[in-house]
Amino acid sequence: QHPIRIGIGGYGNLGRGVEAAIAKTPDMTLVGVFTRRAPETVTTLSGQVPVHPWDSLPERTEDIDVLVLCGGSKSDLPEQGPAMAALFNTVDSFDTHATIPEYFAAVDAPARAAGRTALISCGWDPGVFSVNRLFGEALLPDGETYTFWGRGLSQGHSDAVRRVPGVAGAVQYTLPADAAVEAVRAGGRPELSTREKHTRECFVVLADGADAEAVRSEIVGMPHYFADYDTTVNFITAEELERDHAAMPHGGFVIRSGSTGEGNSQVVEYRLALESNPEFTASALVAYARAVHRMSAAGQHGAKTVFDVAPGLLSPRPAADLRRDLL
Ligand SMILES: NC(=O)C1=CN([C@@H]2O[C@H](COP(=O)(O)OP(=O)(O)OC[C@H]3O[C@@H](n4cnc5c(N)ncnc54)[C@H](OP(=O)(O)O)[C@@H]3O)[C@@H](O)[C@H]2O)C=CC1
Ligand SMILES: N[C@@H](C[C@H]1CC(C(=O)O)=NO1)C(=O)O
Repeated sequence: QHPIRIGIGGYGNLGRGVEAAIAKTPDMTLVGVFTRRAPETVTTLSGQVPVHPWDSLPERTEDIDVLVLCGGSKSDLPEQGPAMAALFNTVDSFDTHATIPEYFAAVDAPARAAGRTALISCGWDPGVFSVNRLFGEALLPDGETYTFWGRGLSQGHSDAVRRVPGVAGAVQYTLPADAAVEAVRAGGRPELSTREKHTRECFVVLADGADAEAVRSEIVGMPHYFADYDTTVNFITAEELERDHAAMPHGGFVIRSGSTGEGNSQVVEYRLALESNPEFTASALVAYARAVHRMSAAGQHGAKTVFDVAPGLLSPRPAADLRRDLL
């Protein structure tokens, strides 16, 4: 059957990761990259992919089976998600956890009206970590779930810092609190506040003339991203950012610590160790784009989350192969 035709909406770390991930699939083809910048200023990995202006997307609704939205969650997706769900089947990685319900509603209405499928908040957290939190809770109702990230570079938080006026460049690292991790690993079920589980460390390049203290306070007080954490902000040069902070490793784990029967301890753990956060996230977006294409064809329209996706739809392999090899 025809390859699934993918468009990339927004070309940053995630956009590059999606281009790389499609090249590793047997059943997908990349139609083009769509950017708000001048197309001639955007260089793709392969150099072979057509780059088009974002505004040309409405003309491409018949050429693209799934548009993968790679914009930032802080400012891009809240506008691009609903707008593109009216035109295409979409997948995005929206990760402002506190506002996912509102975002779901904002995407669901245009997707339903257009008879399209829009999978939101796909990636690892939210994404496959969410699915594993659900498994833990459903299988072990008597228990506690813990999620730890890092030490690593959060792209959502790095994007959010880059959007602060006066910031010319930035990255944010998330550090898990060792004492909290040890307490959970020891099988305890400690009550841990957000602030007790992680700290956040930012490295920021100031734009010329920007006020460092104004930038610092806007970052540390930022709702949903930093306000609930102990956050440090270090000011560095553009050269240091490029030299010392170009890699984007990350990782973490979800643990469900529960008990069954008369008190038998049961522990479920799902762990990621990522050399490239964006490339892993993009790999999830691409696998879920395959599922969205199939769900749309089956008439499952409107906004969806990873909880709505039957796992078999993620695989390029026929169901009979899965039954034979993976059961
Ligand atoms: N759910 C999950 O597990 C995860 C979610 N994410 C989400 O993915 C989002 C995107 O992350 P990431 O790709 O790292 O963000 P980037 O900052 O790399 O890219 C975001 C957007 O900025 C624009 N852009 C990229 N590079 C440049 C540049 N050099 N100059 C000007 N504009 C540029 C692009 O839009 P355009 O081409 O239109 O200019 C791009 O779509 C994050 O905000 C986060 O919310 C990330 C990781 C995991
Ligand atoms: N969405 C996150 C993926 C993980 C990483 C993270 C964090 O470090 O706070 N939270 O969720 C990202 O943008 O990297």
